[in-house]
Amino acid sequence: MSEKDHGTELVRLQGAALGFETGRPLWQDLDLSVHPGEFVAVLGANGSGKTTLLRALLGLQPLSAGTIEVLGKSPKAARREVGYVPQQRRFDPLTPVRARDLVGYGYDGHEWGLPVLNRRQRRERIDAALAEVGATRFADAPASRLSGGQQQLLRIAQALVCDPRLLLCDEPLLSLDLNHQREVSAVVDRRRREHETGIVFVTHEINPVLPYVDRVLYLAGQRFTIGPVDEVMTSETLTRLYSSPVDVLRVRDQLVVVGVPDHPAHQSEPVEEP
Ligand SMILES: Nc1ncnc2c1ncn2[C@@H]1O[C@H](COP(=O)(O)OP(=O)(O)OP(=O)(O)O)[C@@H](O)[C@H]1O
Repeated sequence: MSEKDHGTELVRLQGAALGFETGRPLWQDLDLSVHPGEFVAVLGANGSGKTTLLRALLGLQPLSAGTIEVLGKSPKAARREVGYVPQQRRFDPLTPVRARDLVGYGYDGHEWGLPVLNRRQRRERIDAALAEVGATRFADAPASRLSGGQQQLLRIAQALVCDPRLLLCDEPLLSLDLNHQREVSAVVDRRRREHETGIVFVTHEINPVLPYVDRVLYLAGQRFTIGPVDEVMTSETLTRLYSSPVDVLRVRDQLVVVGVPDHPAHQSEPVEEP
């Protein structure tokens, strides 16, 4: 997405670094903007700091350097306008909670900052969120009896019930089969197209979101690169990022990445944008 004026940015990180007392920064000198309706995928090896980035955007993790703004304010101040789909756990098989109750918890969790709704209005919001993700047909089923894909759609409905301007998703495709990966990805894409919601989508698997992604932020061993898919997901860019030979092959409409090292070299300087 081309440059837009700062007033429209949903996320603005400048010179951002994040590390814990014991170690080197996970990433540093990170400049990232996310605009309304933009779909940004965040990729990288285990431990490269993807979840930590989302936690910073939620105001749960302070930066070690640089600045962060969400919706033009501090992440904590913006929290009630931000939807979050945490990394998935299967629901406890003993829980009797129905699908629609789970979505309701998403509303109640934000209620302190939202206009108080009467029961009918609250129910309408929940129904709308269930419909938005295609979950109406199992709205009254116990959540724990639903498939992994259906449970994931509910988590997204839970994050959408408060009509967020920014949606943060932490590996929502994990352990889903290809059809469910596509279904979940398409729901998120429709959300950003119809409501101009900005999307930050952490994923290990780029292929299900390939048709939708505007830009990729790729984190690796304290370094990162950011840009459109065709610029980031190339042998040349990933080889430079990892300082080790990586091949990116296009097979039919899928990308296959070969040769990513288990432990990327730890270097301190950011890679220039491709
Ligand atoms: N509160 C914390 N204190 C110290 N270290 C932490 C803390 N939170 C996370 N870390 C470490 O920071 C690193 C990055 O964690 P993070 O969960 O952001 O990685 P990730 O890229 O999301 O990994 P994965 O793909 O495995 O989910 C890990 O080594 C983790 O152990």
